[in-house]
Amino acid sequence: MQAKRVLTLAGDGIGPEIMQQGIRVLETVAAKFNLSIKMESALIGGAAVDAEGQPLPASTLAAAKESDAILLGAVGGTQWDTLPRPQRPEQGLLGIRSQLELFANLRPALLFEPLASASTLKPEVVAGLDLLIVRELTGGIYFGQPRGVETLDSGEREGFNTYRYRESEIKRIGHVAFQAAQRRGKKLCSVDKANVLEVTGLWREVMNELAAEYPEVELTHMYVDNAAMQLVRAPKQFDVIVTGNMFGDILSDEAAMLTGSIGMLPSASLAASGLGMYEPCHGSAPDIAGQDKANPLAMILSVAMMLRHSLQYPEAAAAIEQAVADVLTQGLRTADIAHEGNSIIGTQAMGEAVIKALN
Ligand SMILES: NC(=O)C1=CN([C@@H]2O[C@H](COP(=O)(O)OP(=O)(O)OC[C@H]3O[C@@H](n4cnc5c(N)ncnc54)[C@H](O)[C@@H]3O)[C@@H](O)[C@H]2O)C=CC1
Ligand SMILES: CC(C)CC(=O)C(=O)O
Ligand SMILES: [Mg+2]
Repeated sequence: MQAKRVLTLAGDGIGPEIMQQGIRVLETVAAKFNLSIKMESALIGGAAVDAEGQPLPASTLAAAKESDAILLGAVGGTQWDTLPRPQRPEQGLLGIRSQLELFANLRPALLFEPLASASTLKPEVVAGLDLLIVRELTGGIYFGQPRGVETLDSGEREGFNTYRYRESEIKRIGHVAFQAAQRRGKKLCSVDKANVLEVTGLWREVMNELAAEYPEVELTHMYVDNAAMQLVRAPKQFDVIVTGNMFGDILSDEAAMLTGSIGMLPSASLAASGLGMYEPCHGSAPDIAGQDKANPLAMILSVAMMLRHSLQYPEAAAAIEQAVADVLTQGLRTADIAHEGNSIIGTQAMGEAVIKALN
């Protein structure tokens, strides 16, 4: 059988530290389940800016297109924040998402039972939480044209971005979300700001039209401000949430805290072709980079999502998820998920603990 090709893009900040643990876990399951996986690495983000003067080198994009799946750490850091915008690390990430048409971003917020007390919310509010945010990833205000900053006749500067969605873009993410709801609890909540923004009024209309094709799924709508509030008031009311690029970005960081930490939330970004990129939902965490403090579990759980969604190795994926559950049951915690009485371990030790639980 031909080896499955995985491209690893470690990126910046804590990216390389967590990627190292993700790769070790992938190597461990590959050996355990006799999987044929070939890994290759490439540059993205600030690391690519430093080496090649641009955040998404053509060689990285070409390697990504030839892969069966991509693993990404994180990009960004203050040292690149003053560069012209097209040269900044974040543009590398936005660029690869857009160039590979990774329009469907799945962000599952699942509470591992031993972490109920790690959440800043009361344990009874989050116990049993299992929700999925389906975020549109290649459209909306992050990609709207025109964009820029202009100086008006008055001398005052004006910044502008445009919030656009085509009907076809809404439809394709809608189908992904309805189908996810069909496989899960059959409840889909579409989050918009249809009371103010025309573009999300169209979003709501299209979701309503699609609902006829999925009669077994209960579709509801919620304004994004209410959704932000409901996520901390009663998060278990949600099964699947579908929303646009920016609202999904914000709500998924909020949902991460229900699970104990942003360091627990993995993600899959999928194209219609089946190609997928897998990355933790968090960023490069410059405040803890290089200190062996980062929680590698979101990265490791992203490896599991990759094995399930792109490589079709569901047993290996389940084994990783079980190993993560086991280390948490053993009381092992990085600082971000530690609670009173826990002893704290570092990034590498957490990776090693997952590997030990797998063996
Ligand atoms: N997907 C990506 O590559 C993303 C990149 N960024 C970039 O990352 C940089 C930092 O952005 P921030 O807004 O600070 O977001 P961030 O997610 O990097 O960090 C927010 C907070 O969460 C903590 N944190 C994040 N991941 C953690 C982990 N695995 N374990 C423990 N603690 C963790 C950080 O220490 C920090 O206190 C910026 O340059 C930003 O543009 C931000 C979000 C996503
Ligand atoms: C840095 C942004 C481009 C991405 C982001 O915050 C995210 O995808 O969660
Ligand atoms: Mg984000």
